[in-house]
Amino acid sequence: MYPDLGEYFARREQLVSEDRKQRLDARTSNKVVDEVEGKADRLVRAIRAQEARNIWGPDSNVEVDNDTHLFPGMAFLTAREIITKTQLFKIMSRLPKGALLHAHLDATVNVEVLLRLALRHPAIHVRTPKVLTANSIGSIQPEFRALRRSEWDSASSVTALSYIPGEWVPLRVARQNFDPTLGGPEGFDKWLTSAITISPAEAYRTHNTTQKIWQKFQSTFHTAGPLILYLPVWKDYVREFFRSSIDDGISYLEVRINFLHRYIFNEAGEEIVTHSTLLGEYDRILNEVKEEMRQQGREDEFIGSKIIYSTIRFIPPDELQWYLDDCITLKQKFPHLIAGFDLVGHEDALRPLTDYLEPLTKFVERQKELGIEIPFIFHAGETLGDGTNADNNLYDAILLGTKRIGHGFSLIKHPKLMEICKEGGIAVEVCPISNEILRLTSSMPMHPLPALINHGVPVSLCSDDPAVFGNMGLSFDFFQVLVASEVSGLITMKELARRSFKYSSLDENEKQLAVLSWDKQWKKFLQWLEQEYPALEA
Ligand SMILES: O=c1[nH]cnc2c1ncn2[C@@H]1O[C@H](CO)[C@@H](O)[C@H]1O
Repeated sequence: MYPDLGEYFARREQLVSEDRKQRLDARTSNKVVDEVEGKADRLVRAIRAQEARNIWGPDSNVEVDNDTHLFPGMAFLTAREIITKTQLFKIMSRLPKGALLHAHLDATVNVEVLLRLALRHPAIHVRTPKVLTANSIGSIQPEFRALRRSEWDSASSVTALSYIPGEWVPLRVARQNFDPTLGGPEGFDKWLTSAITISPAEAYRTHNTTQKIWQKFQSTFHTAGPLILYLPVWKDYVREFFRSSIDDGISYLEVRINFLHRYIFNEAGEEIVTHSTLLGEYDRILNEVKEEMRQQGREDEFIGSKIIYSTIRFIPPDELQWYLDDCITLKQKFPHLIAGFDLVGHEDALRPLTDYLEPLTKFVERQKELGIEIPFIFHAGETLGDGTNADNNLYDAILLGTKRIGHGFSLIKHPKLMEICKEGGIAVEVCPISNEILRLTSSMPMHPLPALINHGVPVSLCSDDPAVFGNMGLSFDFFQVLVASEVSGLITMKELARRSFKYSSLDENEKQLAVLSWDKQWKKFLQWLEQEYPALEA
């Protein structure tokens, strides 16, 4: 068939090149990869190859227990500490990431910071349904609430034998008086952390179905919610979200805010703060942070932020109307902030989009009458199902005109839908670490992301719930994607970051400016890379 192996290899090369034509590296958005970029790409490949052997592979001297098998792109929570020590992670931390288009606000600020913010306020209290002991600490979660002054309680510890279950203890006092045999104040912090984050044991052993891990996942929001939904904390939380994202190299944030609760608590512990007040505060803090950046000469590092109005898929369809009206009111008041509408929550267990067709289509009509535009930006297909309600949500999201798709994990089972996304520029907000922890995939090499990008489906890389999963910023998600391929390299990461603005809700002019600013960041990044790794010059 091939008398001459030379001919075989020529054909092989041609086939590989045709196959790779669709990949992001082959479709770079600013025409050609220049020399500096080419060099940087080779450098990163060399470091990746080295670490594949020395850290993740046969020559590894990283100490792990007997059950742990190291490999690039392995289970994130097991690998996290190791990842933070790699050169590749150092490089990904420096990479300008572009826009973050899928994150839930109430899971974006890390636990230590949230606790520090909450501890400033004497109104915040904690209680438990039982006295906390060495036996019960593993199964009892804290309940938090901001109380009115008249309700402030004087109980002094949830770990004292004299504690009357259900009594409120001031947060600071409860922490201070936490039983030394349970670790004292640090033990308190650990207890809180385990309630509002997912541990490796939960993700990979005990909560071994999507149903079980979602139960734990939901309970993290349930527990942390009252700390965040207290206006004085909420304001600091938002500011922290902006600042920490900027520090990670993210320059634009399109965040989902869950507006399920119609009111949140004010400083005095009254549940009367409206969504409109919240957005007013959001706007003010956003402008303050932008000003801060301008004053530091860093305005290129932060373009701004918009909000995707969200509520949860367990709302009865007739109640959705209230949220849709609320969303329209907010859009009219803050047209520059509201970028879209979404329904969130565990798709496998909750209502399918078809339950809401009537209010959703009316919502579209109403916008036409009012001359406003609030695109749907739906979560859909965040599932292992094939033909289940959650999987079928993809059809409805597309029929309803979704601007992007949140997760779209099951999209690769639908060739026609992939074609539509490709042709219509419907980007998929892919959250690889989230998918792994919520048990849709056991590691990065099994994730459908490469299938999507190699077929030319627009993709943006996202973190989803970094405070719960520990993937703060976007560096970890970029790392996991980069480390798990032999073909995709720095140029792929560049394309993912640079294109993210294109799929955002910025207007055309803003997008152009955002990309210009990003290009400056990219240049600086390349310079840093050259200075940092002179010896490794490829
Ligand atoms: O990955 C996700 N898919 C769907 N819903 C989510 C995901 N992450 C968080 N939430 C939803 O957002 C709410 C907090 O704002 C959570 O209650 C959760 O239901």
